[in-house]
Amino acid sequence: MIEVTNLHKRFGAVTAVEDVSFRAEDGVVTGLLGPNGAGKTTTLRMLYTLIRPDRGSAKVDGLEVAEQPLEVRRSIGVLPDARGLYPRLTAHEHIHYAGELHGLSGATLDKRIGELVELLDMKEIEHRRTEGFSQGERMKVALARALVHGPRNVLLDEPTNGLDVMSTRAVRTLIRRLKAQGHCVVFSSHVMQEVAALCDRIVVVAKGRVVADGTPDELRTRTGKDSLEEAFVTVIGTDQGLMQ
Ligand SMILES: Nc1ncnc2c1ncn2[C@@H]1O[C@H](COP(=O)(O)OP(=O)(O)OP(=O)(O)O)[C@@H](O)[C@H]1O
Repeated sequence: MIEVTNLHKRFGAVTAVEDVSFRAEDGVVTGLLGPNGAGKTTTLRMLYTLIRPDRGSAKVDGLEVAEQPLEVRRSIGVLPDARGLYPRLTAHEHIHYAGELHGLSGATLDKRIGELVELLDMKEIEHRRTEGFSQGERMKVALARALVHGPRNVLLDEPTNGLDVMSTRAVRTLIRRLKAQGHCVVFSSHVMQEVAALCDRIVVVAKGRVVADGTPDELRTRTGKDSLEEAFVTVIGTDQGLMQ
């Protein structure tokens, strides 16, 4: 479970995240939706311990990220905004390496890699070096790497960005499966259709602030709009940057 309370982050004169609070429960897909520059990546980066909040609290399974970063890292799987693969390593080697960093080895690790290769339909690319991989192939490797240790909490930064229809479907299926298994899944997106298709709970952010938070039904009721799309536009005040 993830709990964010009054989180703040500034970069010089830019306030990237201002007073952001939300909860992401286990077995629930929580979407961070907002236009470019809203503060989604910065919020996720604080959650996965890459940068420290200036103020406020972010807890993963009750552990404060700024105080117990190592423990937090064990219980999260992260798909960062920069997918960063090593061109000389194969897809298999990437997942294997990530597994070893999380203390997995031998038959347990081999079995886990086999499951992920199956799940993400990576058989054909498993033993190829990642140099020259397409966006979708890179995404699959990065996702498998994020999930190798079976983390309870999964943080995905724009997981379907740049993917074709088939790869998007594969990622959506994976997210639904993680939810069914009881994981806490948080993903960010600037595409409202993406969030509408997958999320049980939606946290809408704009200019570093949470402007709405609730289930799709709650958002519709609160704004008096029938469609989720109109509800989003109403809370953000514009549809700029939210359509694909
Ligand atoms: N390291 C940094 N240095 C300076 N400014 C930053 C830094 N990281 C983020 N920002 C600024 O903070 C604001 C929020 O950025 P962030 O990347 O969190 O937004 P986002 O919602 O993830 O946007 P996008 O959908 O474009 O990825 C932006 O104005 C951005 O320019």
